[in-house]
Amino acid sequence: MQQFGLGFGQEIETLALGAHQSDEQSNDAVQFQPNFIEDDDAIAVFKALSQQIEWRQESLWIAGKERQVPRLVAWYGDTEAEYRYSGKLHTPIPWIRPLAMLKERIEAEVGSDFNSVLCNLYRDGKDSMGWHADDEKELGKDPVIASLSLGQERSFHLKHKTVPKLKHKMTLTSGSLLVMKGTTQQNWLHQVPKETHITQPRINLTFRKIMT
Ligand SMILES: O=C(O)CCC(=O)C(=O)O
Ligand SMILES: [Fe+2]
Repeated sequence: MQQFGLGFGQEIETLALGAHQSDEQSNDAVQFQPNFIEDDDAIAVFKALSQQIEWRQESLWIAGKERQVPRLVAWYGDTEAEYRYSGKLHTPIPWIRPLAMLKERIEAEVGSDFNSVLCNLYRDGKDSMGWHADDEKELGKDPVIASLSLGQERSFHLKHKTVPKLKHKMTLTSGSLLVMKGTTQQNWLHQVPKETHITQPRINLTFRKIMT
Protein backbone atom coordinates (compact mmCIF):
# COMPACT_ATOMS: atom_id res chain seq x y z
CA MET A 1 0.00 0.00 0.00
CA GLN A 2 3.03 2.26 0.00
CA GLN A 3 2.20 4.60 -2.81
CA PHE A 4 5.05 6.99 -2.14
CA GLY A 5 8.47 5.64 -1.27
CA LEU A 6 9.19 7.59 1.86
CA GLY A 7 12.82 7.34 2.85
CA PHE A 8 13.50 5.73 6.18
CA GLY A 9 16.73 5.39 8.08
CA GLN A 10 18.23 8.53 6.65
CA GLU A 11 20.50 10.92 8.33
CA ILE A 12 18.77 13.22 10.77
CA GLU A 13 20.43 16.48 11.65
CA THR A 14 19.72 17.90 15.06
CA LEU A 15 20.01 21.62 15.20
CA ALA A 16 21.42 22.79 18.51
CA LEU A 17 19.30 25.87 18.96
CA GLY A 18 21.76 27.36 21.42
CA ALA A 19 19.97 27.00 24.71
CA HIS A 20 21.56 29.39 27.11
CA GLN A 21 23.06 28.29 30.37
CA SER A 22 20.82 30.30 32.67
CA ASP A 23 17.77 28.48 31.40
CA GLU A 24 17.85 24.92 32.62
CA GLN A 25 14.16 24.41 31.99
CA SER A 26 14.42 24.75 28.27
CA ASN A 27 14.67 21.82 25.96
CA ASP A 28 14.52 23.40 22.53
CA ALA A 29 14.87 20.80 19.80
CA VAL A 30 14.66 20.94 16.03
CA GLN A 31 15.46 17.98 13.84
CA PHE A 32 15.86 18.09 10.11
CA GLN A 33 15.78 15.21 7.67
CA PRO A 34 16.58 16.54 4.18
CA ASN A 35 15.49 13.50 2.18
CA PHE A 36 12.51 12.13 4.04
CA ILE A 37 10.80 11.75 0.64
CA GLU A 38 12.95 11.13 -2.42
CA ASP A 39 12.94 13.72 -5.20
CA ASP A 40 10.71 11.97 -7.75
CA ASP A 41 8.21 10.92 -5.12
CA ALA A 42 8.17 14.44 -3.71
CA ILE A 43 7.16 15.75 -7.13
CA ALA A 44 4.36 13.17 -7.38
CA VAL A 45 3.11 13.99 -3.88
CA PHE A 46 3.29 17.71 -4.64
CA LYS A 47 1.14 17.23 -7.76
CA ALA A 48 -1.41 15.07 -5.97
CA LEU A 49 -1.74 17.53 -3.10
CA SER A 50 -1.91 20.63 -5.27
CA GLN A 51 -4.90 19.09 -7.05
CA GLN A 52 -6.67 17.29 -4.21
CA ILE A 53 -6.41 19.73 -1.32
CA GLU A 54 -9.29 22.23 -1.08
CA TRP A 55 -7.09 25.32 -1.06
CA ARG A 56 -8.72 28.46 0.30
CA GLN A 57 -7.88 32.11 0.29
CA GLU A 58 -8.41 33.40 3.79
CA SER A 59 -8.42 36.95 4.99
CA LEU A 60 -7.67 38.73 8.22
CA TRP A 61 -8.72 42.04 9.71
CA ILE A 62 -5.65 44.09 10.52
CA ALA A 63 -6.10 47.64 11.84
CA GLY A 64 -9.63 47.85 10.47
CA LYS A 65 -8.70 46.63 7.01
CA GLU A 66 -9.38 43.28 5.46
CA ARG A 67 -6.18 41.71 4.17
CA GLN A 68 -5.72 38.51 2.24
CA VAL A 69 -3.41 36.00 3.89
CA PRO A 70 -0.33 35.78 1.63
CA ARG A 71 -0.72 32.06 0.82
CA LEU A 72 -3.52 29.53 0.35
CA VAL A 73 -4.44 27.30 3.28
CA ALA A 74 -6.46 24.23 4.23
CA TRP A 75 -7.01 22.41 7.51
CA TYR A 76 -7.56 18.64 7.57
CA GLY A 77 -8.00 16.32 10.51
CA ASP A 78 -10.14 14.26 12.82
CA THR A 79 -13.56 15.87 13.33
CA GLU A 80 -12.91 16.94 16.91
CA ALA A 81 -9.59 18.64 16.08
CA GLU A 82 -10.90 22.21 15.94
CA TYR A 83 -8.20 24.81 15.95
CA ARG A 84 -8.11 28.56 16.34
CA TYR A 85 -5.42 30.34 14.39
CA SER A 86 -5.19 33.74 12.72
CA GLY A 87 -8.10 34.67 14.97
CA LYS A 88 -10.51 32.17 13.44
CA LEU A 89 -11.92 28.81 14.43
CA HIS A 90 -11.11 26.18 11.82
CA THR A 91 -13.12 23.00 11.58
CA PRO A 92 -11.08 20.35 9.82
CA ILE A 93 -11.91 18.84 6.45
CA PRO A 94 -11.95 15.02 6.75
CA TRP A 95 -8.70 13.26 5.85
CA ILE A 96 -8.00 12.53 2.20
CA ARG A 97 -5.93 9.55 1.29
CA PRO A 98 -2.58 11.14 0.45
CA LEU A 99 -2.63 13.22 3.65
CA ALA A 100 -3.65 10.22 5.77
CA MET A 101 -0.81 8.17 4.28
CA LEU A 102 1.74 10.89 4.92
CA LYS A 103 0.45 11.25 8.47
CA GLU A 104 0.99 7.55 9.17
CA ARG A 105 4.51 7.57 7.76
CA ILE A 106 5.47 10.66 9.66
CA GLU A 107 3.99 9.30 12.90
CA ALA A 108 6.10 6.17 12.49
CA GLU A 109 9.21 8.23 11.83
CA VAL A 110 8.72 10.79 14.58
CA GLY A 111 7.19 8.49 17.20
CA SER A 112 4.30 10.87 18.02
CA ASP A 113 0.73 10.88 16.81
CA PHE A 114 -1.09 13.68 15.10
CA ASN A 115 -4.79 14.36 14.54
CA SER A 116 -4.61 17.23 12.08
CA VAL A 117 -2.55 18.96 9.45
CA LEU A 118 -2.34 22.59 8.40
CA CYS A 119 -1.61 22.83 4.69
CA ASN A 120 -0.03 25.94 3.21
CA LEU A 121 0.48 26.66 -0.46
CA TYR A 122 3.05 29.36 -1.21
CA ARG A 123 2.20 30.14 -4.82
CA ASP A 124 5.49 31.94 -5.40
CA GLY A 125 8.06 33.97 -3.48
CA LYS A 126 5.58 36.77 -2.77
CA ASP A 127 3.69 34.36 -0.52
CA SER A 128 5.07 34.04 3.00
CA MET A 129 4.36 33.45 6.67
CA GLY A 130 5.36 36.07 9.24
CA TRP A 131 7.08 35.58 12.60
CA HIS A 132 5.05 33.43 14.98
CA ALA A 133 5.22 30.51 17.38
CA ASP A 134 2.82 27.61 17.21
CA ASP A 135 1.97 28.06 20.84
CA GLU A 136 -1.82 28.09 20.82
CA LYS A 137 -3.24 26.44 23.90
CA GLU A 138 -5.00 23.75 21.82
CA LEU A 139 -1.55 22.35 20.98
CA GLY A 140 -0.68 21.68 24.61
CA LYS A 141 2.47 22.65 26.45
CA ASP A 142 5.40 21.36 24.41
CA PRO A 143 3.93 20.36 21.06
CA VAL A 144 5.65 18.14 18.53
CA ILE A 145 5.12 19.72 15.11
CA ALA A 146 6.26 17.85 12.02
CA SER A 147 6.68 19.99 8.93
CA LEU A 148 6.94 18.42 5.49
CA SER A 149 8.02 20.57 2.54
CA LEU A 150 7.34 19.84 -1.11
CA GLY A 151 8.21 21.72 -4.28
CA GLN A 152 10.18 24.96 -4.39
CA GLU A 153 12.74 25.23 -1.61
CA ARG A 154 12.28 28.17 0.73
CA SER A 155 14.19 29.81 3.56
CA PHE A 156 13.03 29.18 7.09
CA HIS A 157 14.17 31.44 9.91
CA LEU A 158 14.16 30.87 13.65
CA LYS A 159 14.82 33.55 16.24
CA HIS A 160 14.83 33.35 20.00
CA LYS A 161 12.04 35.31 21.69
CA THR A 162 14.27 37.02 24.23
CA VAL A 163 17.91 36.58 23.19
CA PRO A 164 18.33 38.56 19.95
CA LYS A 165 21.68 37.05 19.01
CA LEU A 166 20.19 33.56 18.83
CA LYS A 167 18.92 33.01 15.30
CA HIS A 168 19.13 30.37 12.59
CA LYS A 169 18.47 30.25 8.87
CA MET A 170 17.67 26.99 7.14
CA THR A 171 16.63 25.97 3.66
CA LEU A 172 13.61 23.70 3.55
CA THR A 173 14.11 21.56 0.48
CA SER A 174 11.53 19.45 -1.34
CA GLY A 175 10.90 16.20 0.52
CA SER A 176 12.44 17.43 3.77
CA LEU A 177 10.96 16.87 7.21
CA LEU A 178 11.54 19.38 9.99
CA VAL A 179 10.42 18.44 13.49
CA MET A 180 10.06 21.10 16.17
CA LYS A 181 9.58 19.80 19.68
CA GLY A 182 10.36 20.29 23.36
CA THR A 183 10.22 23.92 24.42
CA THR A 184 10.91 25.28 20.91
CA GLN A 185 7.51 27.01 20.62
CA GLN A 186 7.86 28.57 24.08
CA ASN A 187 11.25 30.11 23.32
CA TRP A 188 11.45 30.67 19.57
CA LEU A 189 9.62 32.32 16.69
CA HIS A 190 9.80 31.13 13.10
CA GLN A 191 8.94 32.57 9.69
CA VAL A 192 9.00 31.86 5.97
CA PRO A 193 10.09 35.21 4.49
CA LYS A 194 9.13 36.56 1.11
CA GLU A 195 11.73 35.85 -1.60
CA THR A 196 10.35 37.83 -4.49
CA HIS A 197 12.68 36.32 -7.12
CA ILE A 198 11.03 32.90 -6.61
CA THR A 199 8.39 32.02 -9.21
CA GLN A 200 7.65 28.39 -8.30
CA PRO A 201 5.16 27.04 -5.74
CA ARG A 202 5.78 25.21 -2.50
CA ILE A 203 3.49 23.15 -0.29
CA ASN A 204 4.13 22.86 3.43
CA LEU A 205 2.24 20.48 5.71
CA THR A 206 2.49 20.86 9.49
CA PHE A 207 1.17 17.81 11.30
CA ARG A 208 -0.13 18.67 14.74
CA LYS A 209 -1.94 17.17 17.68
CA ILE A 210 -4.87 19.22 18.93
CA MET A 211 -5.86 18.49 22.51
CA THR A 212 -9.56 17.69 22.44
O1 LIG B 1 5.86 26.79 5.64
C1 LIG B 1 6.59 26.50 6.58
O2 LIG B 1 7.68 25.95 6.46
C2 LIG B 1 6.17 26.87 7.99
C3 LIG B 1 4.71 26.78 8.23
C4 LIG B 1 4.39 27.17 9.64
O3 LIG B 1 5.19 27.70 10.36
C5 LIG B 1 3.04 26.91 10.16
O4 LIG B 1 2.18 26.40 9.42
O5 LIG B 1 2.81 27.22 11.32
FE1 LIG C 1 4.53 27.67 12.40
